[in-house]
Amino acid sequence: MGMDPLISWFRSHGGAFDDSAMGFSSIKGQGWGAVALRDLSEGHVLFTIPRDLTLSTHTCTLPELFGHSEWQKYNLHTGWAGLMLCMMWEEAQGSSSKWSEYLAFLPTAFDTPMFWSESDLEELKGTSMGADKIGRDGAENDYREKVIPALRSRPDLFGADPSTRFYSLANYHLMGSRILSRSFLVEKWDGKDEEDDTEGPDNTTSMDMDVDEPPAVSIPAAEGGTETEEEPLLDGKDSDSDDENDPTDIAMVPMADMLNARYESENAKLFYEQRDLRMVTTKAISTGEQIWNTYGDPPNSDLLRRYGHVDLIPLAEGGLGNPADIVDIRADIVVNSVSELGLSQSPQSSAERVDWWLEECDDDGFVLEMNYELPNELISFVRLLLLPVSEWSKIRVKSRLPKAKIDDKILSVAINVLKRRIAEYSTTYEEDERLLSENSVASGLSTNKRHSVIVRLGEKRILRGALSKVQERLESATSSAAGVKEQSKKKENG
Ligand SMILES: C[S@@+](CC[C@H](N)C(=O)[O-])C[C@H]1O[C@@H](n2cnc3c(N)ncnc32)[C@H](O)[C@@H]1O
Repeated sequence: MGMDPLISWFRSHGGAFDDSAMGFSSIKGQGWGAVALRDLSEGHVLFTIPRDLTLSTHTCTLPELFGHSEWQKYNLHTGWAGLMLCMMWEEAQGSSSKWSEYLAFLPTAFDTPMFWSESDLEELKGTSMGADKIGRDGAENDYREKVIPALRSRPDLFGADPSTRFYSLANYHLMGSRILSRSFLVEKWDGKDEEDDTEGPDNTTSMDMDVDEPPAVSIPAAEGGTETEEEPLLDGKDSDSDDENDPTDIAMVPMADMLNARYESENAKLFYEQRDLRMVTTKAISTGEQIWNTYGDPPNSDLLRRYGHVDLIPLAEGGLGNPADIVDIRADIVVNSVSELGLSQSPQSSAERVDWWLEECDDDGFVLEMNYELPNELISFVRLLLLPVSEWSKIRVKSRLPKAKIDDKILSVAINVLKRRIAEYSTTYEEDERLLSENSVASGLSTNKRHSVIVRLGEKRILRGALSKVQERLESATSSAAGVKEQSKKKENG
């Protein structure tokens, strides 16, 4: 199916689309992508979407028909369940839905781990993507606890046997994945900058305005600034992320969701205006180049979880990977390392300190990045576990975390921690490298397996880099200490 029907539908509902500037191509491994049809300068408006063409719980008529107080009673105003129900309902309306042509264009299958077999999920063992992050159980709970009761309460709206077809659990998961990979956080217009709307297409005021505020960059999770996994949003628990992102601002934005993204490649962005949203180029783009939005440059584990793809670009240190990759280290690995090395004051004392740490900073894990540095929080946490009892009492009274100061003991603990973390994967770095190189053309790893190997390898690259940095540091510390000893011996002797 070409894109013409979508463009016609878009225009007939008030959207403006510059087909002299932008077209769509099917791009290998990426689905559809937007491409520049001629050289474009920065600030070019590619298309404009009226706000009422976005699909959200504000624009869909279901909440009104259902009754706003009932909507709240069934808890459809928290998390994503309300929007998911709206999307299922719109699809059930067939051609009488304003969005029927749009919905027909949305993907019906995903490469995200949400839909993987158990054996494919095994491949992710050790990575930052545990089952809790995939969020399948949270979605199913919501479906049972919010959606089914709401469906049953209104046979006039949803039919007598609603859990079949349009309102099935499978369709619910599908809508969740469409939101996860394609939605935007479209905040209400706050009344600022009224003239904006009347200015021409190359209007820099609106761009300036949006530089300070988050532009309507795709995907609520990417814009939240916090790890908004699907699960907490779906089950609507009042986590911090929910406070930041009003779930009713989450919207499907036709046309804007046709743009792909790649690490630091953004050359177009969605900007908010009073009555519509505009996709504007943020750089000059040459004929034939892809037009990229940004998804917030997340690590490959997050890209895979939300969108079903990974970024592989040339790295400064050689090879291919995602420079935004990270690796999580759970605090319990650190506690176990300290005790294995016989450095903890006592098991009871460690437990006490860990509880205090959690109260003080609520972090039960640490994040390593591509710079291979030990995070300050990790150093501070190790120091906390190593402190003599008298000092521990002092900092506890002061309610201040230990300073992130490195010494040999801390380096030894860090080495143990990194080795333990590396051992959590079922394959080695070298095995993964081999899998990718052998596989690249001939031996045919499945897409899911290949993606898993890329995620694992990215994390292991960081762990290896951090380990060799820490080992070097410890070696040079020990050799310079030995040097000092040697010198003072010489002095004594002579
Ligand atoms: C917002 S949609 C973009 C439009 C999409 N390509 C389509 O055909 O509908 C996001 C999806 O596009 C694909 N995608 C985006 N950027 C990609 C990239 N750099 N590499 C591979 N796939 C990508 C992923 O499947 C992702 O879930």
